[in-house]
Amino acid sequence: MIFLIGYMGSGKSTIAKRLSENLQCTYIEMDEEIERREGMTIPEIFANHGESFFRAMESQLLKELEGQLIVSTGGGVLLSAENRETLAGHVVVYLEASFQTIEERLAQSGNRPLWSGDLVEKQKRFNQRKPLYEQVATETIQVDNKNPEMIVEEIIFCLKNNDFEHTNE
Ligand SMILES: Nc1ncnc2c1ncn2[C@@H]1O[C@H](COP(=O)(O)OP(=O)(O)O)[C@@H](O)[C@H]1O
Ligand SMILES: O=C(O)C1=C[C@@H](OP(=O)(O)O)[C@@H](O)[C@H](O)C1
Ligand SMILES: [Mg+2]
Repeated sequence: MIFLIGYMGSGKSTIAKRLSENLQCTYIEMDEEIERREGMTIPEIFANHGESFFRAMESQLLKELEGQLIVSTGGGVLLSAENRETLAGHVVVYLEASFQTIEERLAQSGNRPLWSGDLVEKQKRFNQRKPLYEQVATETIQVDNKNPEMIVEEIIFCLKNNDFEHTNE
C-alpha cells in the first residue's frame, strides 16, 4: 500500500486519484468511504456525532485496508498512535505544504470542520500536526508552487528510486 499523508489541503485526495491513474492501481479516499458508510458528509458526521466518532470510523477503516492500494488519508489520521503504528512498514508519502499554501487553497473551503477558528488557532493546529507527518513519512514531497502533474511525477520518481516492488506488499 502507498499512503498519502499531510495537512488538510495539501492535495492528498487530488494526487491519490491521479497517481492511481498513472500507476494503474486502485485507490481509496478514506473520507469518501467514511461518508459512504455513514450516509453523511464529513461536516454532518462531525456535527451529529462529534470528532471522536469520526476518529473511531477512521481508525476502523484504516485497519480494514489491504491489498495493492493507494490510500488518500484524512489530515488527522496520525493523531492516533495506533494509526501511526498501522502505517509503519508501508510506503508513506508526505505531501508537505506551507501554512500559506494551505490557507490559500482552503480559503473558500466549507467542508472541513477543523479548518476553523482564527489564524492563530489554525497555525497552532498546523504546527502541532507537522512532527507527526515527519515521524511517519518514508518519502517527503514539497508541494508548494507545484501543479499536480509535477507532484505525481516526483512521487513516481521517488518510488522507483526506492524499489517500487515494496509497494506491492
Ligand atoms: N498541486 C496543487 N496546486 C494547486 N491546487 C491544488 C493542488 N493540489 C490540490 N489542490 C487544490 O487544493 C484543494 C485541496 O486539495 P485536496 O486534494 O482536497 O487536499 P487534501 O485531500 O489533502 O485535503 C482542492 O481545491 C484542490 O483542487
Ligand atoms: O485534518 C483533519 O483532521 C481532517 C481532514 C479532512 O481530510 P483532508 O485532509 O483530506 O482535508 C477530514 O478527514 C476531516 O475533515 C478531518
Ligand atoms: Mg482529502
